[in-house]
Formats: sequence, C-alpha cells, structure tokens
Amino acid sequence: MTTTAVPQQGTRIEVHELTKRFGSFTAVDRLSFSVEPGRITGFLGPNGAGKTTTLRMLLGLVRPTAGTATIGGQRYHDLTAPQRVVGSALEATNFHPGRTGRDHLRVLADTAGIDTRRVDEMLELVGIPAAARKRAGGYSMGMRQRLGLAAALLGDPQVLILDEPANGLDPEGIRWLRLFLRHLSGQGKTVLISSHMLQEVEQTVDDVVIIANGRLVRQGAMADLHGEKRAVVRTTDAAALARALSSAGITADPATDGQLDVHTGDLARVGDVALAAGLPVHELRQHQTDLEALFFQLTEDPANRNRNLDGSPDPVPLPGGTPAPTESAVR
Ligand SMILES: Nc1ncnc2c1ncn2[C@@H]1O[C@H](COP(=O)(O)OP(=O)(O)OP(=O)(O)O)[C@@H](O)[C@H]1O
Repeated sequence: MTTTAVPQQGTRIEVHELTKRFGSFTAVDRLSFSVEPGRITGFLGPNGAGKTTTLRMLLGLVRPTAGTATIGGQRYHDLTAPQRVVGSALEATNFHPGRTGRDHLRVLADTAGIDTRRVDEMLELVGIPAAARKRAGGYSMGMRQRLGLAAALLGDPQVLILDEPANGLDPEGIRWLRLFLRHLSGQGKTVLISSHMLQEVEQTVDDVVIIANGRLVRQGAMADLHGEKRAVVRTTDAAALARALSSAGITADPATDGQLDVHTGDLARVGDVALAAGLPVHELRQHQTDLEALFFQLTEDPANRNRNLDGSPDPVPLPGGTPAPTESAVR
C-alpha cells in the first residue's frame, strides 16, 4: 500500500511475529514488540542477539522471512517520504573518509530533497560545526556518532532509530546523548536505540525491549525492571530487627554481613520500627538492582536458547515485573 500522507506526531513502531532466517540459522525468531512515541526505548540484547537484523528489517534493508515491521502503520518501503518519517544511524563508521562531515550531509540532503540549510543547523545541534569542515576519515568514534545523528535528523523525522549510539562515547558524550535524546522524545518523537549493555542505557531509556537469540525476553518500562522496592538495613541484632519488622507487617530476609533485605522501599518506616525496638541503625539504604546480573539472568536463561520454531518455552517471569508476552498473548 502506498499513501501520500506523512504520519503525524505520535508515530508508533510495531514489530509483529518478525522472523529472519539466514539459511537454516534463525537470527530473529517471531519477534513482537511495540515502541511508543514520546519515549526513549532501549532495544537490548547481547552480541549476536539479532538487534541489527531487526533494525535493518524495520528500515527495509533486509527482507523478513515472515512477520511485519511497520512505522506509523506502514512498512518502510511504503513511506513516500521516508527521511521525513524515520531517521536512522545503523553504523557510525559508514562515511566516505575523504569527504568532510558537512559535505556528507549535503549529499544526503540533496538526495532526499531536503533544504541544505538544515545541514549547518544539524551540525550545530549535535555540537560539531567546526569539525564538520574536516575530513570524516580523521573523526573520532564520538564525532562519527554525532555526525550519524545529524544525518538521521536531517529530514526532521518523527522516528529515530539508532544502532548502538553510545558506542565509543566517553561519559560526557553519553550524558550529552542522554539529554539530547530526552529533548527529542520531549517533542513527541519516537526514539529507539540499541545497545548490548543495559547499564549503558539505564539512565537514558524509558522502556526496554530485551531480546536473546532473536527472541523477545522482556518488554516494559525501565522502572519495572528494578522489580519490587527493597531496603537494606544493618543493626547490632538482625534477628531482633527482623522480628520487629515482621510484627509491623514487613518481611525481612537475612542478607550478607549481618544485613537484612527488607521488602519495602519505605526507609523511614524501617527506621521507625528499629527505633521503637531499641535497636541502633548502622546502615539504611535503598536496595540497588544489579543490572548487569539481571541482564545476564534475562538473556542467558536456558529457556531462551531454543531456536526451534515449534518448541519455544515461555519467558521466565522475574520479581516485580511481567514476563514478555508469549506468542498467544500477541496474537
Ligand atoms: N547476512 C547474514 N548472513 C548470515 N548470518 C547473519 C547475517 N546477518 C547477521 N547474521 C547473524 O545473525 C545473528 C544476529 O546478528 P545481528 O547483527 O542482528 O546481532 P546484534 O544483536 O546486532 O549483535 P551485535 O550487538 O554484535 O551487533 C548473528 O549470529 C549474525 O552472525
């Protein structure tokens, strides 16, 4: 189907039962998820999980074996002015080394029928106006990432798809990227960024789509990944405090080093219970989720290793969140 209209603000990405096989190898396996406008979504998975292949299918660069990937309800090939709907940066290194960053953008703008005045505006926006007059071959990884971002934004698209945009950025660059993407999502744009590290995008994304072996493992709000709020408390008599907390209706499990793992995020209440029980509090803090461990738990679970199309077990539910939708749930 071909339409003349450019989708308006609030453009959703929908991936439904998307599958890609290379010969007998299944790189993407009946993958279904959606990406909402006005939010930054992290597309996460270990190396080789199928992220780039999925993004390439979304951008019409790889033909799916089965399933659909749409942007604003249309396949990429059906968009009449794709650069104005979706901007993408799949590889930060894909620039002609002898051409300046500015010339690179001018060629892209010319080809897409975009006013070349936007070139300098975008270079200014991503913070490389001076470097853009130098040859891209001499760019650092961070500069290439910024140039890729400027290229993606040329057509002022509603949707931004960035493959590993934080790769090669220093902490300052990552912070800059976070604020920049936040600014764009604040304008109602749909932002999808891939990463092989949950921690790298933890503070950047609102939502996550986590895949392993081409399959969906988890989709939801980043905040929900942390699960139930917990507190860590340390006192002189952990058993006595556990009993006092239990009497107050709060569950507490013994943890290492005489600490208690308390099933509440209400630190003041824990402190009050300890005070009432006459127990000194030597430490009291929110429990921090170990995101690295969580990511491994999610992506290395044996339940996600089976690539057979007919033998897929349900994703493993984790504390405090819902498991990824099963095939029956998305149909
Ligand atoms: N054209 C191809 N032919 C054969 N296999 C391919 C092809 N493209 C990708 N693959 C394989 O599909 C799997 C998924 O690759 P993909 O690049 O999508 O993963 P990824 O999640 O983006 O990984 P990374 O984080 O390392 O970039 C990998 O095992 C890869 O080797």
